[in-house]
Amino acid sequence: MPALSPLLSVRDLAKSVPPARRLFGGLDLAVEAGELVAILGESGVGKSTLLNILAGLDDADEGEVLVEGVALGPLDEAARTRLRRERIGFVFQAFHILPYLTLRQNVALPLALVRPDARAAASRAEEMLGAVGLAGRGDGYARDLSGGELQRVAIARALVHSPALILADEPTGNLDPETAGRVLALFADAVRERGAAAVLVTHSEATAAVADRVLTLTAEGLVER
Ligand SMILES: Nc1ncnc2c1ncn2[C@@H]1O[C@H](COP(=O)(O)OP(=O)(O)OP(=O)(O)O)[C@@H](O)[C@H]1O
Repeated sequence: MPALSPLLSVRDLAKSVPPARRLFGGLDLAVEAGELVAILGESGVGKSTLLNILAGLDDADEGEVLVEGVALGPLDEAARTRLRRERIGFVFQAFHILPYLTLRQNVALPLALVRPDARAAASRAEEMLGAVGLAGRGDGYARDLSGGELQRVAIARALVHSPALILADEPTGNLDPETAGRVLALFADAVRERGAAAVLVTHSEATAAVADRVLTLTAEGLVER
C-alpha cells in the first residue's frame, strides 16, 4: 500500500517582499493528519505571511502548497474560497470578528456559508462559545468584548465547522494562562480526536508544549528546535 500523503504539504516555498527580501527561502513542511505543529520565530521573519500562503490568502513566488493533496496555486479564487470555507479553520492575528453580526452569527459563519440549516448552525455556535468560556454571550457584539474575549470568539469560529486543517496566528496571545490552557486543549482535541492537522504560530512556551513538533522559522526556512 502506498503511504498516505500528508494533510498539508509545502515544497520549496519562498516569497519576495519589497524592497528586495526573500522570506523563508525554499521552505519544506509536511504536516500529517493528527499532528500539531508549533512555529516560532522572530518578529518580522514571515510567520503571518507563511500562514496566509498556507490558507491560499496570499501567493508564494516560488514553490507549492498542497492541502489534502490539492495544489492551491492553480486553483481559481472561487475554488480556493470553497476549499478554505470547507476544509480550513483560520485564527487571524487581528481576529476579524465582524462588528455588525452578533457573536453567535460570527461563530456560525463558516457553517452558514456551506449549509442552509440556520438553527443547527446557531446551536453549534453556542456550543463552541461555551467551549471557549463564553457561554450565553451569543447575542453580544464585538464592541463589548475584551481582546482576549475576541480572540476566543475567533477560535470558536475557526473550529466550528470541524476543519481538516487548522491555522492559527498567535491564538493565545491575549489570554491568561488558564484560559490559554483551555483553548489549547480545544486545538489538541481537534487534532488528536478528530485527526485534524494544525499549524500554530506562537511565541508561547505553553503552546509549544502541546505541539508534536516545534519548528523555528528563519530566513532560510524551518528548523527543528
Ligand atoms: N505585501 C507585503 N509588502 C511588503 N512587505 C511585506 C508584505 N508582506 C509582508 N511583508 C514584510 O515581510 C515581513 C514578514 O512579515 P510577517 O507579518 O509575516 O512577519 P511575522 O513573522 O508574522 O511577524 P510578527 O511576529 O511581528 O507578527 C515583514 O518585514 C513585513 O513587513
